[in-house]
Amino acid sequence: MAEDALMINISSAPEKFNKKTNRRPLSTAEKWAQKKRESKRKTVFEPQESSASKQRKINQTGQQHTHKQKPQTPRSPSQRSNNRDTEENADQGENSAAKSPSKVKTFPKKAPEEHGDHGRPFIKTSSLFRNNPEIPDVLSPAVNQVKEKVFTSNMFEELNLHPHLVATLHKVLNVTSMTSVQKKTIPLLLSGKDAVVRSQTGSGKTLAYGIPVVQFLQGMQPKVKRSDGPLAVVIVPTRELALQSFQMFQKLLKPFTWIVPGVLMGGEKRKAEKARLRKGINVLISTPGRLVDHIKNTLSIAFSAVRWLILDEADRTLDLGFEKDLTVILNALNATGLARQNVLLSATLTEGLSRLASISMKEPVTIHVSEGSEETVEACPQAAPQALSDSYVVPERLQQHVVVVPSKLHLVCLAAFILAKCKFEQRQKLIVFISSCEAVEFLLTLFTAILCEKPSTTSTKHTSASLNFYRLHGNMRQEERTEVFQEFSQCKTGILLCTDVAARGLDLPQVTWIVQYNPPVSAVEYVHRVGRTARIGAQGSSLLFLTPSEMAFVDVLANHNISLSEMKMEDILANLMKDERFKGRGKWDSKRSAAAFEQEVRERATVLQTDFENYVHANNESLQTAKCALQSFLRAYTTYPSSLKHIFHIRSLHLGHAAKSFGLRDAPQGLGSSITTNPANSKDSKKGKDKAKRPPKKLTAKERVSNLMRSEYLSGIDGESKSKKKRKKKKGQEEEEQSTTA
Ligand SMILES: Nc1ncnc2c1ncn2[C@@H]1O[C@H](COP(=O)(O)OP(=O)(O)OP(=O)(O)O)[C@@H](O)[C@H]1O
Repeated sequence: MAEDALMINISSAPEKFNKKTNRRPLSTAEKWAQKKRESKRKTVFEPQESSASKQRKINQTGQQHTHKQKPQTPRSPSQRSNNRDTEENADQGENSAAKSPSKVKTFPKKAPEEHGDHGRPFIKTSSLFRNNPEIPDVLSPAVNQVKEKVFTSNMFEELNLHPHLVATLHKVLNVTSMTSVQKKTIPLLLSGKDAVVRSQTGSGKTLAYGIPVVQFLQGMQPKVKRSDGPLAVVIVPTRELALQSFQMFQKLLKPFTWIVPGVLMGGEKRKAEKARLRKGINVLISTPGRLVDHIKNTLSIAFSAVRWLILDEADRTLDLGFEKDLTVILNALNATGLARQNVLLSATLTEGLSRLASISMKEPVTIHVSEGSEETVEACPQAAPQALSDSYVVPERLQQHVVVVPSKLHLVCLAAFILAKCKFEQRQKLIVFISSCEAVEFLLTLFTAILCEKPSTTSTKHTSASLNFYRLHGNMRQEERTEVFQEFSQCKTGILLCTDVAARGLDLPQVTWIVQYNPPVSAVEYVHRVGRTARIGAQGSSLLFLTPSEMAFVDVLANHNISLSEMKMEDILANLMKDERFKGRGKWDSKRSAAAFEQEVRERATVLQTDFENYVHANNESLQTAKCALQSFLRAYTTYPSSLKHIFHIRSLHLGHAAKSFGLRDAPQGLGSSITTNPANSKDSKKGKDKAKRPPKKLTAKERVSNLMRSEYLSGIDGESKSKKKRKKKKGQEEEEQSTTA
């Protein structure tokens, strides 16, 4: 059972060396291991084993059996604790080929030394490299990569804007020439037309609507007054994006002090917002949920003067999660009957959504930057012709990668990648997308404890000499969310662990890498996530983690003209060779063979995983946190849309392996009856077989919607649970009563 277990003696007693031989005496454990090797050699081992066959063996078991079993000194008692819980349950009986070969001898269940000659226990970590599914090569289909030119040579001066507005663009926003989307959109909006605008992420869509709105409002006669209330309403899907758009309007409106911008967003105090609404806000930026809340509960909100409605990230705002809210907002705006300009913008507007949007717009003009003069299509003869509306444009200077990693190795692989970029390279800024708030919290705590040398949690930044971790998700208090958003915007290097709450629209400067640790729910969300880097013509890179069973997602992306190049898991793990904290049992010598190098990498990965597991199992609280994170990950996994269920189905997940990626040694029992797992992987195989025969339960439309809502809730996007909403509504009404009586 523990043939490939790494045995670590937790003693930290100094070793005495034999001066004559220049060797230290063998411990009992080593003698025992040596004896075992000798007997193995005598009985079953082939003396002239080729290096290729050795290599195969490494590949099969993840451990080189000829390697010396040398007890290791732990780094700290808390990290290498007294723990002998070994193989994960799920491994048992799973890969009989790896277990049964007669050549592979197993350690006796309880070696005499297991409690050590000094009564010291050993830690055994089950192999990370055994019983994993095979990793086939990624074959990313050839695609016609659609490109959009970001900049034009045209200046803002050409647009006949107010000179103070042009000066503000130059001096405050530091922009001189127009981007393609601005060149196409601004004149059209200034002419009074409605528009549906699609252009790649980070191409300047915010100014494309911000400039015409400000130009229009500053020229209004009679002059705009605060008491006019909202003249422009901007709806965005997340609070941080609301804040970002608000800040942009604050800058643009600097010379026009009589026009007041304001932001309403969930998490802020309603009372303060009501007071601001009473005073008067002319450019109102809001998340849909909070605006609906005010429409229903704030008497002083009036839309009689609204002349502009902007839906930024319109496809997100129009999709199921916010549809109801949007209907309430449109009804409130339409009730006034005033002529209004409507603008929808996103990097991923599809024709379907444009049609839906056109219901509430009058003869909108569609602007697709990739269509027309600015478009360049890289010809690829093998690629199938693609309808342009199906293809998404990603920034030209974005290098997109995919790495295929079995579940068990996810955690160490992410850790190795973070160390490689942020510890051993300079000025790297990473965003890591994770599928649930609980998993973000869990990884933050774990990485701060194990990867950072001197953890400190005094501020929003969880820091060490070289690693600065931040986190952003929907279960955080709003003040903290805002603080993190501002801090991460300004930092030069750091790692933001976040949910999809940061996927849309956020303009965080100098982000160098986007890591999708959990795959996105769609190609659309993929485009928005990677769009947090390589903005406005800059360079950037992205890395998508997939398990072997999820590899078909590469084809889904290819169907939208997105092509990825493969990064090898082994290459990422090899970065652990730079970190001596995780070195293996033997003395590493760089002159040794490639196989020995690989062996050392695997040992280091195992040491790192052991540290993670020891941390998780050190006390009940951390154990519960890990279980809760695993559960939330599984729940999020059930929310992939039906079109992707053939790739991301909860039944194809190996629960034991997934548990390992949360530092859990075993798959926890009773994770929730609603979460079904791969019956073949289930310990209770009979039950599993029965379940396997049953077709997956077909969800009703209502259930699918509720799943989707739950996924938003998990990721912290402006969705709120029903009960939470009810509680908030009640509180809002109470506040309203208080403020009206005051
Ligand atoms: N003409 C310009 N010249 C230089 N920089 C610009 C110009 N227009 C906008 N920018 C800057 O480019 C960055 C990205 O702009 P913005 O956030 O509006 O992109 P976007 O297209 O809305 O992206 P996303 O689709 O991700 O929301 C911002 O920092 C903005 O200040």
